[in-house]
Amino acid sequence: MVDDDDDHGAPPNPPSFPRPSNNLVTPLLTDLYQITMAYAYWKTNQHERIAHFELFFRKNPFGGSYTLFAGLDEVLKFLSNFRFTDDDITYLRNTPQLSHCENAFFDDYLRNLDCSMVVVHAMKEGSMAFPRVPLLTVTAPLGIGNLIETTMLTLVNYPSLVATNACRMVVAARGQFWEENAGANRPTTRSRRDDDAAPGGKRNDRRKSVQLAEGGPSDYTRRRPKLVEFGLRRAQGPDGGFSASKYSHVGGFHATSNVLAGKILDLPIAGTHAHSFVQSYTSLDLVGGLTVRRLGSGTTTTTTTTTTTTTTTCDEDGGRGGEDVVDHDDYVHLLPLALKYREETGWHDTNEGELAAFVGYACSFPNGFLCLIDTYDTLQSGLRNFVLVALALDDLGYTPRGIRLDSGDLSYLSLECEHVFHEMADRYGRPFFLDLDIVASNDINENILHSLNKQGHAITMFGIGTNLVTCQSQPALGCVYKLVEVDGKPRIKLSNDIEKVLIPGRKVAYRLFGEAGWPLLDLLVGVDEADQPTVGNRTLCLHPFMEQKRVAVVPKRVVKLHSMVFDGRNGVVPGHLCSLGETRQYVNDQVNNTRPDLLRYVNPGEYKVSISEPMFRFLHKMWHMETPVMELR
Ligand SMILES: Nc1ncnc2c1ncn2[C@@H]1O[C@H](COP(=O)(O)OP(=O)(O)OP(=O)(O)O)[C@@H](O)[C@H]1O
Ligand SMILES: O=P(O)(O)OC[C@H]1O[C@H](OP(=O)(O)OP(=O)(O)O)[C@H](O)[C@@H]1O
Ligand SMILES: O=C(O)c1cccnc1
Ligand SMILES: [Mg+2]
Repeated sequence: MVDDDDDHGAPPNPPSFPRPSNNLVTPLLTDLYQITMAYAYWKTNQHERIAHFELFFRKNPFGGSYTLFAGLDEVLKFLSNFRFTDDDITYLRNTPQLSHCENAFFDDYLRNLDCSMVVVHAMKEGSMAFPRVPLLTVTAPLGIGNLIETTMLTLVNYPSLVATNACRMVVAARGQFWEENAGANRPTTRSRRDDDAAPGGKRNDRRKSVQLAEGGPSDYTRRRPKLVEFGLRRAQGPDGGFSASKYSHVGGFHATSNVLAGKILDLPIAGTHAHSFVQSYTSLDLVGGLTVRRLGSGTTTTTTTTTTTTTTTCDEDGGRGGEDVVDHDDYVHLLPLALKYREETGWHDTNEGELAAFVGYACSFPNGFLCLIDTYDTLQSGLRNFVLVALALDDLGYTPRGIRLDSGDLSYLSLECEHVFHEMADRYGRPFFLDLDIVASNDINENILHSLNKQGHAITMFGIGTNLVTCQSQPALGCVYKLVEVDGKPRIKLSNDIEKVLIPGRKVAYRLFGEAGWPLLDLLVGVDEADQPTVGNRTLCLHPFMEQKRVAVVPKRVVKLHSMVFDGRNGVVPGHLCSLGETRQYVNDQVNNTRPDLLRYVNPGEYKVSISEPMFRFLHKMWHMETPVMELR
């Protein structure tokens, strides 16, 4: 039996079908040659011949063995809204390249063109995809099928690339079973926060001492780090930034610092503060009058300080209270409390501007107190100032959140910070110190994540910008859009580069699963072939170009990879415009059910993409027929 979720007979899309997220995504967002070809097809009366195109890539990015398919949501919105405006047509007919074109091309053809003759089959958004297996296919008249090429590619290439990059980083930081609700094999012991233990992390006494000198893994229980996207400032413009926030969430990032992405896409947003905030405070005088409202009974308050003045005040949510709302018994000056702990600890040399900044931030966000501690000296000043203010806040009933490190040796510093937090937890009997977040940022990439794992670290959250959004180690995915059939006749494209030879004709793509439950290979079979793979039946699977490379598979499960997602006149087939959360979950499910060697960072295993024997014979016959015999003299 084959799992096939094709859904036919869909009702038409409502007129209010969502528009592409980016207003630039219109029929003119294309390369000129798509429009010149459209004219030539129209002029030579070829534009209505039915063609079949495949959108696929030839090589996985980042030296990896898989690619996540993303961007289908925007493709569907683009196709649903495809229409040249009058303005577009006026522009086109006045360009030097098209000004000689017949009026009817503009007035009869382009003006009335939409995607009502376009049918798209696609993999489910978020699918793990492999070279040469189409992410989507388009069946359409040559004219429109050709016109949508560039836009479709730009809508799929970067989203798939950045989702894949994100997923690789998440796997590097959190391991294969990266989501909280991952199924089998996940650790069972949970820390006091909602998250699970780090891969390989010990789950015994949290307070065992840590061997900092060796730099190896400590005995503390660790949470799996979460990843937050920080890339907007470094992205390739606003669309790059927005798309990165969107599709890194699909790839497993937990939150973004991009506020607009949070608003439009309903993503969790997160953030700390910058060095400039710390630099701007120069003296303790700036914060001497700040108070925080003491939370009700049951706090661990150790001071009886009460307010005597009514300067700037903040409530527990960080809002400012005016003079008339201040209850003097409930509001407490924070600085003296912190200074009391400075006395007790003997940490007299910490930077006072930094201490002032932390007091100011604590008064503004008493429930979200997380400080960047590396502005002056991470261990001698920032960490200590944080501890002082954190103790003071805890006295008033608030739970401090943690610290951020943005420079230096992130392994060493995070372990040192963790060690001090455990010392403080013991010394002052304050359990909150054991649950603090240690956020790390600063040019982090996948390689550094793996290296940090090897060295050992105590980071609970990574903020990643530049390397995530620019996909620095491979800035483009090479998806192409190729014609494989016209008028029902297969077409081939040859190349000196064997990787670029096109497998002709319409195909059905299957994923064959083995006994272990995970996918064994993908198989492309001609659409008209009598033998399609079925569960329990031996199927011969050949390498497309090397006949000797072949395997026989008796699949335990067979999944047809494509289903109809856009149905010409009826538009988007219901159920295929998934929410980001659904797509993210689907990515997670597949990562959890993938052969572990495919996820390996160094020399990952290769996933087989095969073709059927009849398809192999046909490909090579056509290759032979279309290759002229070179004459040597
Ligand atoms: N323990 C570690 N192992 C591997 N790489 C690390 C480790 N700690 C930090 N890094 C990385 O090393 C690089 C350090 O970069 P760089 O020397 O420019 O920064 P820095 O001097 O620490 O800070 P800055 O210049 O921003 O003040 C960053 O990419 C960082 O993520
Ligand atoms: O390092 P990324 O992965 O790109 O993450 C984003 C960076 O942006 C912020 O500072 P910014 O880099 O603007 O200034 P800084 O380097 O001087 O801290 C932040 O502190 C990170 O370092
Ligand atoms: O919130 C942060 O800490 C942040 C956000 C973007 C870039 N760098 C840091
Ligand atoms: Mg930086």
